[in-house]
Amino acid sequence: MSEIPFRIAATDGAARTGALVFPRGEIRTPAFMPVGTAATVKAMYAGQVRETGADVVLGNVYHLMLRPGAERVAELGGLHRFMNWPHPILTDSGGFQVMSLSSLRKLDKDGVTFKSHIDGSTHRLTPERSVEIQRLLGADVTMQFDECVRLPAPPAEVERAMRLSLAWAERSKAAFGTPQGRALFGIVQGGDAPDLRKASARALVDIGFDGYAIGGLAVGEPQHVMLAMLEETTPELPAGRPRYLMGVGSPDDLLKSVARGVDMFDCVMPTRAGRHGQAFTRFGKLNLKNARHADDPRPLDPESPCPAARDYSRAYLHHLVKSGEILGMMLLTWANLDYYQRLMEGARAAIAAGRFADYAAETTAGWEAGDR
Ligand SMILES: Nc1nc(=O)c2cc3nc(NCCN4CCCCC4)[nH]c3cc2[nH]1
Repeated sequence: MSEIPFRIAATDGAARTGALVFPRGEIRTPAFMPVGTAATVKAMYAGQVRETGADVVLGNVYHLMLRPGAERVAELGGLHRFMNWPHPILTDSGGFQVMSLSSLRKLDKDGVTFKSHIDGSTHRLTPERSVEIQRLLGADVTMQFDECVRLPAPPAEVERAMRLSLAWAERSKAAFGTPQGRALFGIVQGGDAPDLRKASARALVDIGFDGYAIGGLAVGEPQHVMLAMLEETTPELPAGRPRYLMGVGSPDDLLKSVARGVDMFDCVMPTRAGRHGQAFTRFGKLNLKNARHADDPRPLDPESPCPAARDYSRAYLHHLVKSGEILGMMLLTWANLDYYQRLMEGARAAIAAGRFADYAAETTAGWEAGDR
């Protein structure tokens, strides 16, 4: 186990607030991690991502091994130097992206062989190679190599993938070693089966990790199933270590998952929605492509400290989005990431004040009240 301290400052029901302390800086929790798949948080420069309040960004083994290549990034000083992000980076281990992006993949008990979605070249990932790539990139948080099945799936398939992921958890940990100042997270699998979720969590805790991700969710199941699996899983995980729900989610997903003991999140939603003309606000989600914004002189939110949400009219944003202007993607990505970070900042403060349930209710009421 590494010596990455996780300080829990306060709890409120199952919700926790605190900080993970890395040599490159702290990760305040609950934390939202912007997705920086190809060594960039799309449409944002690194300092701007930091200004939104992000403490950590996510990178992907799958994309970076294909282009520009892990050894090349290492030669150039590592991912932090390469993308000019001196703060913590968490890298996903590649299995999930292989299954969702590559073609012609062959999975066996040792790993996965696949063809690149970029140029069709053949590659192989094993637990050892994934951990090595994450070392070459210089990740502060390394994810074990795992297999995630889409839902719904036959119980036997869910169990097979869960047991294979446990075997790969052991091999990932053996390959990781005990590098100073770097953390390795295990990933709980088990689909929508409570008994498999508990077995996976208990087995990972027996192996011992610096943190525990909850994987195999946000893969097509309804929100209530995801939340039910959190309720089955988080009580089996050590209270003193961070929990990371992978690939989640909407603002509503985040608040409901924080209430069930989750500390860390990542999702493409704020950045992808921004590029598609959608804005997350205190009043709910707006689609700036909609003609109803064409003459609206109001900004997204006049009370927002974020210039993208405060200093540009909806009419202008509508114009940019309809015209396919790059600035439209930039401003809406900025506004969305800022909104997600402020949502998490508010959650941290509410938990510290013992009023998280009220905070979640007030925030949800704001979304439901809609645009004033
Ligand atoms: N190593 C690993 N293991 C997982 O079980 C996993 C499970 C995941 N589940 C998601 N869901 C992403 C959902 N996302 C929502 C917004 C639109 C694009 C898809 N991402 C994931 C990433 C994952 N990574």
